[in-house]
Amino acid sequence: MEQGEGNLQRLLKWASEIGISDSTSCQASCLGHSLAVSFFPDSGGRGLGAARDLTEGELILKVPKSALMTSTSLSMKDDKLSRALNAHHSLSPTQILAVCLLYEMGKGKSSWWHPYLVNLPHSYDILATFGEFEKQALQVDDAIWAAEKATLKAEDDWKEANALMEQLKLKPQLRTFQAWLWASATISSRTLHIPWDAAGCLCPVGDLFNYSAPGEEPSACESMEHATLDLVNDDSSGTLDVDVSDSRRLTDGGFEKDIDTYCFYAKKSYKKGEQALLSYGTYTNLELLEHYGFLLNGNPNDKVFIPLEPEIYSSCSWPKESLYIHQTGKPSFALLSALRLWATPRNQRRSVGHLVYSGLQLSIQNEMYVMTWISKKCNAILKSLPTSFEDDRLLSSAIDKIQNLESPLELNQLSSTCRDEICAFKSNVVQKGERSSMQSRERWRLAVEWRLSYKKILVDCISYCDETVSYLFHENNSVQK
Ligand SMILES: C[S@@+](CC[C@H](N)C(=O)[O-])C[C@H]1O[C@@H](n2cnc3c(N)ncnc32)[C@H](O)[C@@H]1O
Repeated sequence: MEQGEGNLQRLLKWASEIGISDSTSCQASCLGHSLAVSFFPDSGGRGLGAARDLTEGELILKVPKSALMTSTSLSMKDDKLSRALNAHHSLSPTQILAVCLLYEMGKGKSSWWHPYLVNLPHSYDILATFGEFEKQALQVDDAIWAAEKATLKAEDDWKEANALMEQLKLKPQLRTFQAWLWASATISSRTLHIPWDAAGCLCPVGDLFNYSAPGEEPSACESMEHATLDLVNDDSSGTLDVDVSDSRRLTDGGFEKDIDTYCFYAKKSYKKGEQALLSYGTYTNLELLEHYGFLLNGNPNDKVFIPLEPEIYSSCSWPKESLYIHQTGKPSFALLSALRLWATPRNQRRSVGHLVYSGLQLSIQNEMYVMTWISKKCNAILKSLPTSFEDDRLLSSAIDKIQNLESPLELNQLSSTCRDEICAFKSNVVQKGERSSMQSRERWRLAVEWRLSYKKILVDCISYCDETVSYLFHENNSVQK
């Protein structure tokens, strides 16, 4: 802990020496005027808190271009790296940055970036790092598939980059798949968008901001078109992209070409001590897990896609991605419209198209049919999964209590499937050391929390649809009386 604090102090001292500043009034660059590194156990752990009351829209951190770590800034200072990179043009910008990062790590204390590098997390929990047990614990095919794809992609990227790593004579431990996962997770979860490199940049101090979902807090600027920060994930790397096309004040941050500086603005007003957060982008919980290795309880951007009959897709012109259930449990506008149209006899669909696309109910019967259909569908999905919503709720609180793997747990309330899962976890980690078993437990906990949030959306959707059906039923009866 003390060593960690010493490292952090060295990082902050180094950062102010290289021009990173959270003050507009200090002549020289300084840190501690607006922000202070703190620990926020419930929202991201280490993060940046307000060192004083901050006002929405205020500039709170500036990081000059010279302090941003990119493959260009690294190779500029290193001829060997620069020559090697020139021979490997087929690698993607993200692969190149991963190799550069590992190469820089290999320099140890002699690296100019050492104060920054020693403060990077030692391990990550992004989907690509999930083992077979944790992947299966996600239970939902789409999520298991996303995790498998993420690992396969990381493996392919690593194999392709091997020749460059060999050419650079990276130490064997930096050439392993584990080291590659670490480097790619660092890039996926910490880079910020810059216009000149699709891999993004690593931004000392700026990468200590934890995440809050866009739209979580009301902002004076939110009603302005494009005025809130719109961080878009432009590829699978999780790099953050800022829509800077609008000249009005952004409330979060972005690279400002005129001053060659990455600037961060308070996205809302903060009281001293409160955590200052950044909106990395609009992500579902599965995407957060994939790119950042965490998920949000009650993420307003979470959604569930339910499998639909091919005819539903073909009878409407909504894109597939718009047909989902909101985090609140309500079907999306497009999903409702598509189902209302599909539930209409074919020969009448053309005549009701304009009503459907305006989001109007077609008739009480049509609406009741659609709501009942969704409710049944959600029920069928829930039933097809190995554990119930209630099981997962109990399991998710039990996981934290499995401190000592040998100690008997009070498992009475858990279903036999959950008890089996706990046993499988124990035998899965029994071969591993203490550290690996803690990592496995954390990833397992994330998988269980993810499936719990998925099931909660379905459970809420069933309640919403059933309540709507019962309301419509009474309405229909009173119309008929
Ligand atoms: C850019 S870093 C933020 C700083 C990070 N907490 C640290 O200690 O270096 C992003 C990572 O922080 C964590 N994180 C950020 N926001 C979070 C949140 N709201 N809840 C949980 N973890 C969060 C995740 O591990 C994520 O990958």
